[in-house]
Amino acid sequence: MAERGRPNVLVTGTPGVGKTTFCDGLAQATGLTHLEVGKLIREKQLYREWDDEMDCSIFDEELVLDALEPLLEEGGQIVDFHSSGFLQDDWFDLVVVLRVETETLYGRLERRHYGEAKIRENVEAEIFQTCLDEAREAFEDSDVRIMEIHHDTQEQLEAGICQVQEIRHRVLPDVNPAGPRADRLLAEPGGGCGTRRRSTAGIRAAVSRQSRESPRSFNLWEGTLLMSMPVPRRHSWVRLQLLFRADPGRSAETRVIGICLSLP
Ligand SMILES: Nc1ncnc2c1ncn2[C@@H]1O[C@H](COP(=O)(O)OP(=O)(O)OP(=O)(O)O)[C@@H](O)[C@H]1O
Repeated sequence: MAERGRPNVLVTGTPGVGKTTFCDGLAQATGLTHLEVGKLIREKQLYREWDDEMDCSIFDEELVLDALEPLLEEGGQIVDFHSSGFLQDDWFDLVVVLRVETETLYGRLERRHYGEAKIRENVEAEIFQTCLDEAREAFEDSDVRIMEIHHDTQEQLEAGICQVQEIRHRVLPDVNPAGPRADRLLAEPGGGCGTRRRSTAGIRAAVSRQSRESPRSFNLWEGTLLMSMPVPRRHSWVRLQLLFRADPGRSAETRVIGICLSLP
């Protein structure tokens, strides 16, 4: 696959761990696209068999791979699927495996009115960390990072998205086009996800202070950094997009020339 301009993130885990919920939140925070492989399989009928006992299709790996390849080529996708063993490791830049407590999963699947056999199979898969082991095996020969995120509560959802954002700044291609100087910017107080909590008013004040800076044009390099910051007590976060440019006259300096703030 050709070099991607933007990252692809794989989010996997047992059915019911909250992949859809997590991917929707992550897509909102990052601007990446949530790609539900289960939906793709249904819509494009990428299966050849039906499992009566589990009441689900048995997908065809080759058909799914053929359908996914062109979609992942340019990057920018959050791929949501419970199975990872058949996927190509070089399609992804980061893997997230969601985990939940047994009682949490049992309750969620019961609320979906799944049959006893289907609930038991999924709960056992979670207990034996089948999805985590599958991902570890699938990506063992690559240097793709695998993050295990616990996902029982709303707080864990928000913290998990923040964790991914933080990693994303460090390891994924579209957020660090300028190399070490961008890292330095992120290392400043309040510059990384979760490194410093600010009130909404505090963020607005920072934004207006920054936006009064008159943009200066340099042509050596420039780029964009995306980050999310938690808003205390609101169980929410804001998305900040920093536009930065280097001052070629002062090689160690990075100037933020614009900030775009969006509330989810
Ligand atoms: N972090 C969370 N805290 C509380 N409830 C959650 C959390 N994540 C998901 N849920 C709830 O759990 C249920 C299952 O979530 P979701 O549909 O996202 O799981 P899934 O892993 O995508 O399932 P499937 O693989 O079957 O599509 C939903 O009712 C959702 O609202």
